[in-house]
Amino acid sequence: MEERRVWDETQLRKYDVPLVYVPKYRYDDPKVQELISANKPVIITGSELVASALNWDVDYLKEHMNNSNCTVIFSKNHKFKYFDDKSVRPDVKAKFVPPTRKVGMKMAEFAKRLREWKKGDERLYLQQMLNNTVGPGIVHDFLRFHWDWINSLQKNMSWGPLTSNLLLIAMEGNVTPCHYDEQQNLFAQIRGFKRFIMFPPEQFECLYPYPVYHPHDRQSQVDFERPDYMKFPKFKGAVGHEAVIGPGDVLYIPIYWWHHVESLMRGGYTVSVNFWYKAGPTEKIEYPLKGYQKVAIMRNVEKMLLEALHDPQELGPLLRALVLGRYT
Ligand SMILES: O=C(O)C(=O)C[C@H](CCCc1ccccc1)C(=O)O
Ligand SMILES: [Zn+2]
Repeated sequence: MEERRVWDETQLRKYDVPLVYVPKYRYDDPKVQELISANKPVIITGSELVASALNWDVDYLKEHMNNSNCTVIFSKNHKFKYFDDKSVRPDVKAKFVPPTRKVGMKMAEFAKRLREWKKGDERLYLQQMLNNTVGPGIVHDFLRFHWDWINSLQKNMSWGPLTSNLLLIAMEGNVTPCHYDEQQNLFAQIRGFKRFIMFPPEQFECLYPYPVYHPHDRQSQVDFERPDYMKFPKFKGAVGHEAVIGPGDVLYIPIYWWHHVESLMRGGYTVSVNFWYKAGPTEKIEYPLKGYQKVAIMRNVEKMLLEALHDPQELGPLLRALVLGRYT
């Protein structure tokens, strides 16, 4: 029978970044646990992890989510660059211009705005933590996730506790720009197709994260659509790992790995649920240190220096004085 064309390359945004493919294996293939324990990304098929949610579309969700508000992000363009301005200092927050705005909204209203959306309108992205207030129908589906598979994985990998599940409903073409998280992530795709471009923590120097104290902490400063090679010359050396996932697929996003995420253009809205786990306890430290351990050390140095110097403007000059002519 003719191969069902589900998506094609014209639905992927074009970036000036060389890409290699993320491998794909069935959930019971030993390669899956081998790659996850090596903190390498892998697409996992056939897990049935969220089989009980494969019917989650906005009409079903608005019927079964009780009338609690969901967090919906509005953006004037297709990019939804995450920021956290709660934890930043008043002087830093005063200078910061948020690129998006957050609104609380019922699922029914979100569904209506999705249907009625016209070119030129602000784009929407629903990002809501799944908790017990989302309503009995959803909780019922949630309880029927394939927990024994994912719990055994969590145990075998000696990960920490499951911290949260984020329900993500994105308009086609939405982009979450490149960032890293400090948690292990099993990302389950329910509706539509999502494309990930991921980079190992070792490519830290190619992706130029914002300062730790900035609201865009953990996000890359590089605009993938218009890279500023003068400011970020090493971005030329970045090599991405690409994965496109569809309904029923689960993508393992290793802790500290950078990831750019997009919902395929002209693919309809997408529905996903992620599973974030705290890192496991670090057993014996082995040398040389791994890339992600150096990232964690750099984060601590930045935080300690900010604490000690107090004025963020003094961090650069002090670090330059420490390094230039002495360690370079
Ligand atoms: O699952 C992940 O880690 C992703 O990045 C998925 C991403 C949306 C995440 C938004 C976000 C990023 C950081 C903190 C809180 C929320 C997408 O699918 O567009
Ligand atoms: Zn993320």
